[in-house]
This record gives sequence, structure tokens and C-alpha cells, in this order.
Amino acid sequence: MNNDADLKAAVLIEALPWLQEFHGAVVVVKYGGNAMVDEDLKRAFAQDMVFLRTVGIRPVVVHGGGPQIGAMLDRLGIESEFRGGLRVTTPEAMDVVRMVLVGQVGRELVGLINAHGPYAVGLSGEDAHLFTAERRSLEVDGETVDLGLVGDVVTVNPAAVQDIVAAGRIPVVSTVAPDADGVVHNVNADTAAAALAVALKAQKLVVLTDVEGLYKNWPDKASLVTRILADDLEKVLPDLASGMVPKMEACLRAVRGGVPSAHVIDGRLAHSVLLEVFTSKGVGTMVLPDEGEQG
Ligand SMILES: Nc1ncnc2c1ncn2[C@@H]1O[C@H](COP(=O)(O)OP(=O)(O)O)[C@@H](O)[C@H]1O
Ligand SMILES: CC(=O)N[C@@H](CCC(=O)OP(=O)(O)O)C(=O)O
Repeated sequence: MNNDADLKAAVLIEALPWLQEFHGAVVVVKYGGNAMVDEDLKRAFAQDMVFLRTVGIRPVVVHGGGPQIGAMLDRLGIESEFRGGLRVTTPEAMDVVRMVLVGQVGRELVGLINAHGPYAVGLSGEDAHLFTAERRSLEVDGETVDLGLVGDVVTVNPAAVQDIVAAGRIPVVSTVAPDADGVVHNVNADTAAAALAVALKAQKLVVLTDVEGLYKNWPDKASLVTRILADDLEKVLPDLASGMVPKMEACLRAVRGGVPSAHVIDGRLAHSVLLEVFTSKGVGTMVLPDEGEQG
């Protein structure tokens, strides 16, 4: 065999234990708006979801769209600011958030996946009681900051997602969610993905973003964290800069809620999901439950 053939065979055979381990498993993949900027990357992501499904894994996509919401707000001349990584959301901005996430970003991903077959079904936290949100506020320097219509997920009814998965399809979830009174809130997509991964008893949460993973000393590229336990992550959370806060909180919430591992990976790298799932080394940052809590 020549070297090229050896290499290809090695790549395929390296995937075998992971194909076995994850066969039939639910994997929640959060696709961040910042990782969605390039058309080829978006197509590669859609291919990856179809790949997972074809080899018997059950992918559930939760998408973001922060930059896309920002662009539409700009076009409409509506100002928005972020506090602690969350968008302060007025009722006017909420209409735009819902329109962009459900009507634009979600639809686009559904279309890209369905270029491969009748797989993707889009839904939002409003569908079939998927998410119920509660208004959340933020503590900054001992003061409570009002974020407007920003919610945290307090209840998940995963039945609709499970129905879609059981039918062999790929749910694509947009993260707007009503509160108990039916008022729709803006839920950060990392937060929603973690809540859904816990409710679905997912085997993995994979979060795609626009950096390699978590850097210990951001922005020092040499400080990439490849593996971190929940307790250690909890200790570094207060020092993280805003974009990473909801993301790492989400990973913590997932592993504390019983998901065996949560990963932050580089969505700028084509097929990074496949590299994470099917290689022994994986990519990015892996968050694991504390020793003794690992299943
Ligand atoms: N410690 C850190 N490690 C890695 N990235 C960080 C860190 N602190 C802040 N960031 C920033 O967080 C960003 C990712 O968060 P965000 O912009 O919300 O992405 P997404 O749209 O994928 O959810 C990175 O692009 C980076 O600028
Ligand atoms: C409350 C809050 O901040 N909601 C986010 C929802 C979209 C999101 O989370 O998108 P990314 O994953 O691309 O960041 C927002 O309005 O931008």
C-alpha cells in the first residue's frame, strides 16, 4: 500500500470505536452565528449533520445568529448592546430576533441540510412547549442589570424534538421561547443548547464558534485548554470575557446535568464536528464532569 492509501485507511479505522460508541446516541450541536459566515463552511456543516445521521448518530442542531441579528438591527436603525455576553432586548428588538432566528437563519440551515435529502425539520422554543423561559437579569458589580426580554430556559418539553429524531430526521432549533404567560423571550443559543442536551440525555454537546476553543489567557493563542473538569471551569468562569461566558456556562450546565462531555470547537475549520466525534484526539476544548461523577 502506498502512503496515501495507508493514511486514508488509518483515518477510517480510527473512527471505528467512535462509530460504535456513539451509534444511536443523541448529539446536540450548537452552531454559532460567528461560525456561520462562510458559505462553504455552512455547506460543510450541513454535510456533517447528514454524515452523523447516516452513520446512526442522532444529531440535534441548535443554532445561534447573533451577528445576523446585529446586521438586521443595524439595517433597521435599532440599537442594541450586550451585557455579560447577552443582548439587551427591547420588545422592538425581540421582533427582529424572532424574525431573524426563526425566519432567516433557521430556514437557511434547514435548506442546506435538505439539499442532501428530506432530513431537517425546523422548530423554535415556541413549538409544542419545547422551551419555557423565565426573564433573567444580570448582576454586575453588585448591581442588577435589566436585560429586557432575555430569558433563561426553565422547562424543556423535548417530546417534539424526540418525535422528529425518532422519525430519522434532524431537528433544527431556533432559540426563542415563551415565558409562562406566553411572552416570547430571547434566549442565548448556548444556554438553550445546554438545556436541551440535558433534557434529551444527549451523549455530547458540541458548540461551534469562531475560536479554537477556550483560551486560559485570552487572547494568548498558546493557552488553549484542551480538557477541563467542571469544578475547574467553575473557578475560571468569573474571569472570562463576555462571548465565552454563556458558552462555558452552557458546557458546565450540560455536564452537571448528566451529559458525559461538552466541547467548544472551531467552526472556522471545515468538518470540525467530524474531527471532534470521530478522532481519538478530538479538537477544541473538552469539558468533563468532575472525577467520580463520570458515567
Ligand atoms: N477565554 C476566551 N477564550 C476564547 N475566546 C474568548 C475568550 N474570551 C472571550 N472570547 C471571545 O468569545 C468569542 C466567542 O463568543 P461569541 O462571539 O458569542 O460566539 P458565537 O457566535 O459562536 O456564540 C470569541 O470569538 C472570542 O472573541
Ligand atoms: C440573549 C441573547 O444574547 N441572545 C442571542 C441569541 C442568538 C445567539 O445566541 O447567537 P450566537 O450563538 O451566534 O451568539 C442574541 O440576541 O444574539
